[in-house]
This record gives sequence, C-alpha cells and structure tokens, in this order.
Amino acid sequence: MSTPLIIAAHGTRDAEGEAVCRSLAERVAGMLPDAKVALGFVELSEPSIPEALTEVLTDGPGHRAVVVPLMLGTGGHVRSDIPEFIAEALQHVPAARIDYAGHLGADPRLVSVVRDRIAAALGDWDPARTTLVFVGRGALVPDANADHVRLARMHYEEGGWADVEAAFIQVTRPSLPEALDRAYAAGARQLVVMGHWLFPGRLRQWTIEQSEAWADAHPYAQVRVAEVIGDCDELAEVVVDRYRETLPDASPSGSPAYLTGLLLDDRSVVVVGAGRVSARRVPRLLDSGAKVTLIAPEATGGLRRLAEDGALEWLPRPYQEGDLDGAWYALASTDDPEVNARVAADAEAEHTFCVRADDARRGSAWTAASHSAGGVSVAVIGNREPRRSRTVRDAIFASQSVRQAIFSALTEG
Ligand SMILES: C[C@@]1(CC(=O)O)C2=NC(=C\c3[nH]c(c(CCC(=O)O)c3CC(=O)O)Cc3[nH]c(c(CC(=O)O)c3CCC(=O)O)/C=C3\N/C(=C\2)[C@@H](CCC(=O)O)[C@]3(C)CC(=O)O)/[C@H]1CCC(=O)O
Ligand SMILES: NC(=O)c1ccc[n+]([C@@H]2O[C@H](COP(=O)([O-])OP(=O)(O)OC[C@H]3O[C@@H](n4cnc5c(N)ncnc54)[C@H](O)[C@@H]3O)[C@@H](O)[C@H]2O)c1
Repeated sequence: MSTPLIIAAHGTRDAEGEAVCRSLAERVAGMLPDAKVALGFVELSEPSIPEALTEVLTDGPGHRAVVVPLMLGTGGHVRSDIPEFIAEALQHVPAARIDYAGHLGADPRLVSVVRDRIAAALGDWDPARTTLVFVGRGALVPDANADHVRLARMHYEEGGWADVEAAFIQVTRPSLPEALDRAYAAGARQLVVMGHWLFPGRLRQWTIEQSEAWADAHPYAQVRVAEVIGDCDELAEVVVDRYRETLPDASPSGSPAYLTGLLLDDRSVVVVGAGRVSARRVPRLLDSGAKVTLIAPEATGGLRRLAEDGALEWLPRPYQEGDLDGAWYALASTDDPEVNARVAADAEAEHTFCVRADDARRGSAWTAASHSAGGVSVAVIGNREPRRSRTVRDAIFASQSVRQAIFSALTEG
C-alpha cells in the first residue's frame, strides 16, 4: 500500500461544483490504485482537511500522508490555511509524517486545457479580432496576482488574440467589469471571458452574471464565456504528479541519498577504469583538489594527457587488491562488471565510499549532476535517472530567481 493522498480542495455551496470535484478525486484514485485517496475541504464542504487527515493517519499504513492542494495559484489557502490544517492534524496524530505537495500552478497540461476551453467559447470568431479577458480569483498575496497576469500574457503570446486583459473577481483590480470597460475603450467588440476556475461554483456564477450584465449595458459588444477546467484527465495527472513529487526516491534500500559536500583537497581518490565515464568525472575531481590515482590498462586521450601533464597519477595496469589503500573515495568504472564488483567490495571493507558506474545499487555513493556558479554548488541526485537529474540541474541554473538569489547575495555581501 502506498502513502495515502489527501486532495485539499476549496469546497463550495454549489452542488454541481462539489459533484465535479468528487468525480475528479475518483479519477485520481483510479490512477493511484495502491493508495487511499480522499478529499478534504478548506471550507463549505465536508470533511474538513484535519478530519480527512486524521482518518487516514489513524487507519492508514505507516502514519504517513501526502496533501496536494487542489489550487491553481499560491494564495492564502496554499500558504497559510492548509499548512495550519496540517499542523492541526499533527496535534491529533503526533507521530505522523505529512508531506505538503506543491500547488497545481501553470502546469503545461492545465494551460492546454484552458486553451481548449477558450477555443470552445471562441467558436467561429477570429481570435485576431477578439479580446480575451482572463479572470482570476485575486489574492492578498502579490505574487499570486502577478502569476495570474503572467499567465494571461502567455495566452496573448500564444493565442493570436487582438488583445488579452487580466482581471480579478475579488480582492484586487481590475475587476471583470473594469477589464471589459478597458477592452471596450480600446475598441474591442468581440470578447471571450475565461474564468480560471477548476470547478463550477460561485466564482463561475459571478463570472457569468457580471459578463451578462456588462453585455446588456453594451449592445454593440458581444461576450462569450468559457467553461471551467472541470473534471478531466489532465487535471488528475497533475494532482498525481504533485503527489509523486513528494515521495522519497529509491536508492538501494529505498531511502534517499544523503547529500553532502566532500572537501577533497589533497585527499586520495582512486579511479578504476579510464574510459568515457571516468573521462567525464575525473576533471571535476581534479577541480575539487583531489589527488587522483587512475588505474586502467588503457586510458582515453584526455585522461592520458592529464597524466602526462602530471595532473594525476596513472597506473597503466589492471586493478589489484590493495589499490584502494588510503583512498577516501573511489570510482569503479571499468567495462568489466566483475572488476567493478571487486572494487566495490574492497571499498566496502575499507569504509571507503565508492561509486559503481555499471550497477549503482551495489555501490555506496552516487555521482550527482552538479554545477557551480558564484561560489554556490548545486548537486542533483535522482532515482537512477541521470538524464532527468541533468535536466533538473540545468533548469535550476536557467531560473532567473535562482541566479538572482545567488548573485544578489554576492553583491549584498
Ligand atoms: C548525472 C551524471 C553525473 C556524472 O556522471 O557526472 C550521472 N550519470 C550521468 C550520465 C549518464 N549515465 C548513463 C548514461 C548513458 C545513457 C543513458 O542510459 O541515459 C548517461 C548519459 C551520458 O553519458 O550522456 C548511464 C548510467 N548511469 C548509471 C548507470 C548504472 C545504474 O543506474 O545502475 C547507467 C547505465 C550503465 C549501463 O547501462 O551499463 C548510474 C548513475 N549515473 C549517475 C550520474 C548516478 C546518479 C544518477 C541520478 O541522479 O539519477 C548513478 C546512479 C551512479 C553513478 O554512476 O554515479 C551524468 C549526467 C550529468 C551531466 O551530463 O552533466
Ligand atoms: N554511471 C554512468 O553514468 C555510466 C554511463 C555510461 C556507461 N556506464 C557503465 O560504466 C562502465 C564503463 O563505461 P565506459 O563507457 O567508461 O567504458 P569504456 O569501455 O570507455 O572504458 C572502460 C575502461 O575500463 C578499463 N578496464 C577494463 N578492465 C580493467 C581492469 N581489470 N582494471 C582496471 N581497468 C580496467 C579499460 O582499460 C577502460 O579504460 C560500463 O559498464 C558502462 O555500462 C555508466
């Protein structure tokens, strides 16, 4: 049995909205046959999040649960209310572990569903002659509102619209009628209103009412209102992904690797095998100041040159017992599994951490996908999926906010 999933939904007075939410939860449950999946609501529907959590934690396996907020943005419910509900549940079941997953966000699958809903409302209209009014909830959290405006802008960039206006149904501005007025003043006479809502409910109702009232007052304009996201596979898949993202990755025992930073200056590191894998890893070891001894009958050109330059010591012969003496760290990366197994076994006996390149579960260390910039090093270890780790590392450094965090700290310092 896998860890139970609590889907933290908003809740609604609207019977249809609640039914659609429940059918979405069933769809998610169908995608996670090994896990108990239950709904908990922030308000207006039953059970509450602490009630739902307490029930699965008391009955379920291992006193663990994952909470996925069924929320598009990062407003107060995601930042404060749900964490408080989790804390409340932990008071009832103190030994429990509850992981709080990320909100749904602008996942490409959800953006694509929204695009479909908008296209259905657009019907026979030409987007180039139509203005899209993209309505969000509005929150006290500036970031959440800015995210909504960003998403509206993405629809402009990708949709071929005459124009796109972002609007908010509550809390902040422009309101929906204000955004419709702006568009009208700019010449728009065909408007599609998309309320960025998950399910039917009051927000959808207000969107329709306000759009109709505005259209009645503007006889030269036509307004079409798009449907909500609703219960669909894409939404369920994003919920399942958020759930899975919180689960620990599987090293040999199923526990995640313990990430650390080795300080290798002048410490002996033994690399057995001098092919492509070693050629990728040895330069990084040398960058870290390690004293590298390379053991292999044949070495790639690059490694040969490093040996000739005196950057490392190369012993051009097969591995033999005793080669790991004094080593702090070892790499077994020959193309012979039996040799790699011997290196790993000798390292184990010496308490030397050792990477086994051909069969990682039989080693005691893994090589991270890493990069350093501005004195900050990032190491990513995945679930024996090196390409994914590399992609995650690259995404971290491609992120503007990460670079800002690294370099603004440098200038402040
Ligand atoms: C991240 C990176 C760091 C680095 O090496 O510097 C790294 N592997 C990279 C590339 C890569 N590895 C492989 C291919 C071939 C193509 C393919 O299959 O996709 C490519 C792609 C290529 O070469 O382009 C094959 C492969 N890899 C492992 C096994 C054996 C096994 O899993 O049991 C096999 C099958 C061997 C076989 O079939 O015999 C095992 C491991 N590889 C790890 C790290 C460790 C943690 C990984 C993680 O976080 O998930 C781990 C678990 C242990 C370890 O070896 O340390 C680096 C990319 C960084 C960058 O590009 O900058
Ligand atoms: N972990 C990873 O990221 C990763 C990536 C690709 C491949 N691999 C695996 O790693 C292993 C090595 O791959 P490669 O592409 O570097 O191989 P390669 O064929 O390029 O190099 C193998 C090296 O091992 C040396 N060698 C052979 N027998 C030896 C012995 N008895 N003692 C010492 N050295 C010996 C060879 O001289 C050569 O230098 C393979 O088993 C491959 O399946 C791992």
